[in-house]
Amino acid sequence: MYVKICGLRTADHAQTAIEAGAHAVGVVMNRTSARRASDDEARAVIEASRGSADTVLVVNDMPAEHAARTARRLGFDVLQLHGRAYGEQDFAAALEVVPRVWRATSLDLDPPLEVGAWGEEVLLLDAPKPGSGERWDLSDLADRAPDGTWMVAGGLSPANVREAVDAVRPWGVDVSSGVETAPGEKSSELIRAFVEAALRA
Ligand SMILES: O=C(O)c1ccccc1NCC(=O)[C@H](O)[C@H](O)COP(=O)(O)O
Repeated sequence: MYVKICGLRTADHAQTAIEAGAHAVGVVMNRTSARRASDDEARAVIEASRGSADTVLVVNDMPAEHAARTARRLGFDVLQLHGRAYGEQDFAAALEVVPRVWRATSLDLDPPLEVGAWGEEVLLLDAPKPGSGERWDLSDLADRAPDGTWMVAGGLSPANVREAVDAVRPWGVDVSSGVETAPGEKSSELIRAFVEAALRA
């Protein structure tokens, strides 16, 4: 099970996630997110993770090409274009700049459910409000869960990740609110508990 911990802003939390066994760490750089990282915070996470985990720049309100240039400038491994702001042409524009782009979306947007449909390496299916900690009805994926490198997110936590994995059998899982004590406040204890539960699932 591939495990991504999202919304990190410190080297300590990145190291905690990686030591626990996480495969990816996400840094959110939306203007409006409670988890918005500065360039220096992003660099600290990247430096702590280099060679040990995929570093993922997550955006939902930055033009795709600018986001891709930001990912390249800061040294991220992956760009995650998240949500309704991005269409197929945005993915093409980003892929001109960086080789690895992930597509994060939700079923209410009626997205293509084939991994790679817009050139992405990984498809992430999330709740309609990303980073909200809200769950969504995974049974909506009955008979149409994607194949291949796709992740589930949205209201996951150490307590429910196993149930989610059993329900939809994803390639990977992604979490943010479920490893926090308050919006934007990551907990090392919860990060460890989530990674351990996900790896056991
Ligand atoms: O985390 C945010 O604030 C955020 C804002 C806008 C777009 C994406 C955002 N996060 C993306 C993630 O990858 C989250 O891990 C994912 O949405 C799951 O969030 P949560 O339900 O809080 O675990």
